[in-house]
Amino acid sequence: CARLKKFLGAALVSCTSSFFSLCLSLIFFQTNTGHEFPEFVKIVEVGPRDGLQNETEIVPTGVKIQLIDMLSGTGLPVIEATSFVSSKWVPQMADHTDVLRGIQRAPHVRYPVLTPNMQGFQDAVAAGATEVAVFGSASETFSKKNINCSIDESMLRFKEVINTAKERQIPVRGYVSCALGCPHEGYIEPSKVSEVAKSLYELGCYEISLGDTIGVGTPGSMFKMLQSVMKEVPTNALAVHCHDTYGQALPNILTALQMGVCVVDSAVAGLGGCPYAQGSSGNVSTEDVLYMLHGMGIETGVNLAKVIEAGDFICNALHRETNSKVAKARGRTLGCVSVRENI
Ligand SMILES: CC(C)(COP(=O)([O-])OP(=O)([O-])OC[C@H]1O[C@@H](n2cnc3c(N)ncnc32)[C@H](O)[C@@H]1OP(=O)([O-])[O-])[C@@H](O)C(=O)NCCC(=O)NCCSC(=O)C[C@@](C)(O)CC(=O)[O-]
Repeated sequence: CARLKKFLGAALVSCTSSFFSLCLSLIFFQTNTGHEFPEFVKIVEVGPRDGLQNETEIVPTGVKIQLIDMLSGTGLPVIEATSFVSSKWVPQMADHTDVLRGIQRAPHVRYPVLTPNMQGFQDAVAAGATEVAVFGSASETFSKKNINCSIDESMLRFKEVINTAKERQIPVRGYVSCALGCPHEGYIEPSKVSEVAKSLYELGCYEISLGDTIGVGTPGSMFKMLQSVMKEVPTNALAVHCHDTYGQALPNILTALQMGVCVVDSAVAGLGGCPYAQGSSGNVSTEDVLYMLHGMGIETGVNLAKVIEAGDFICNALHRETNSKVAKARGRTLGCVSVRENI
């Protein structure tokens, strides 16, 4: 009986201390994150660019245009339309000019395009681009493989693009790839990510999108990386761009939201992958992000049902199943559509 009392006493002490450490870590997490979710999140739809660039079969230009036009009617505020990169490097984006000229621009939607250098910028402007994005990396090896130059060289190219864009009052977004890991170098120091993000911000990018290019991040690494970046770039100028390779995209996004980030990149039907990041799967699907945000009472201004329709369209065109869990669930439970459409 004495032994039992001693055992129960020890167990009580251990349970109490575990309980207290759980409470402490929650308090720590809440204090550090603010633990308040934003009321509104801006969704940047990257499906037509990031989603399609990795497709091996060339997608007809008309299909790309129809996809963008369908997305334009969903309430999405930003749709990344295409990229002005070398067609030798990314053949899928060779029709960038026709795509940009062919779409019906909706009045309240912005259509940025990727421009890695001055040639891309000039071609984009000639095709009618009114917003562009430069894309750098926190990994030296990835930078060389993706845009054929070092990080320092890329900053010189971006400086020229950004300065010319400023003269023409064209807003420039900046990407930092490999923010949570690199397919070649593995772990990337958060300080390297913040250094590149700071450089892009100081050069004049209005928003910095932090890319988990190969989807290896977890809420822990997202937290540490954002903590570091937030010392250098204001939180309201940050976006997260998560790929879902390890199924961590939604928890990573939730972590970012808890830390005050209000801009999320996603791709309809979870399309995507980077041609220079082998093994990376698609972007987090726009449908799944919307379902989570709307379920939390966070506004986006985007109509989930219409995004699902656009997802059905592109999946049919690509002869492929959607990567969106929400779209799949909705497909299986058509009887509940009216309930789901209210979410
Ligand atoms: C950046 C370059 C062009 C440098 O490529 P390069 O070969 O170093 O360029 P160069 O300046 O030495 O020129 C060589 C040739 O390329 C041409 N060229 C030069 N620039 C352009 C241009 N803009 N558009 C079309 N052609 C161009 C140029 O005219 C010349 O043509 P040639 O005389 O041999 O006929 C090349 O490396 C490239 O196109 N890379 C693209 C890579 C890419 O698109 N990757 C995917 C996007 S990034 C991504 O997906 C990640 C992200 C953003 O989603 C975030 C995340 O998830 O992490």
